Amino acid sequence: MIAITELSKRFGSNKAVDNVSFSATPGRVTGFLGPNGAGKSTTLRMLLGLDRPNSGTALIDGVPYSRIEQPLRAVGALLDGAGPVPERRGADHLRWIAQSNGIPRNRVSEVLEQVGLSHAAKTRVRKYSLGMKQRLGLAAALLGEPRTLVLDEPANGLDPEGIRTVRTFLRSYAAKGNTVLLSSHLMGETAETVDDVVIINRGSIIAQGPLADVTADHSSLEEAFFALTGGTQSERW
Ligand SMILES: Nc1ncnc2c1ncn2[C@@H]1O[C@H](COP(=O)(O)OP(=O)(O)OP(=O)(O)O)[C@@H](O)[C@H]1O
Repeated sequence: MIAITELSKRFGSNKAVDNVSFSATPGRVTGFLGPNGAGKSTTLRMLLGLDRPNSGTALIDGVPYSRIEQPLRAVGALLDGAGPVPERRGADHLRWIAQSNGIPRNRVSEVLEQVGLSHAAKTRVRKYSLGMKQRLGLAAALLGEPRTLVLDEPANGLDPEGIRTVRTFLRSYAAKGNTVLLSSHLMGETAETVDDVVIINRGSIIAQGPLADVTADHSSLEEAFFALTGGTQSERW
């Protein structure tokens, strides 16, 4: 269970995240949606203890990330960031993470298989495409068989087949009773993956609830977003 309560973060005078509250519950995929710069990554970074909020709390199963013992076994995260050392082979990158977190080595081949990357296990990461790097990041998030997955833009760089694979995988992962929170700026694509949605715009939550409720009076999630924000066609992303 992820519980975010009255979370705020300012960068100078920019209220990047402004009094944000929502939860993501076990057994469901929750989509955290909004346009570029809406505050999604900043919220997820605070949830993962990488940014300090000005106020509010972000808890995972009742505690802040920083207080979780063996965090990789509790929370799998995929964020834009440093990424793997380019000269390392994919499997070695995962072995290194597993070893430093007390995760059995056999998980490496299991997660490579899960994300469809077994064929590239011995390829150096510098030769990976963007989509392959994204799959490797997802594999790393899955290593510790975490109860909670936090994924920032997991569809980035994936081809349609990759998106479909990840979608099916995340739905079945949640169906086992795990909590899955994923962010995206792609409303249409995400609508097919999620049970619940939380929509953020300019740092504030503008709608949240089961997908069917949020889209009830609209032809699509995207239409719901533009109705909520009063946006026009030219502002679409
Ligand atoms: N380290 C930082 N220093 C200053 N401003 C920042 C920093 N990180 C984010 N911001 C600002 O905070 C706001 C929210 O950015 P954030 O990256 O959280 O948005 P996002 O919804 O994840 O967007 P995207 O879909 O483009 O990744 C933006 O105005 C951004 O410019």
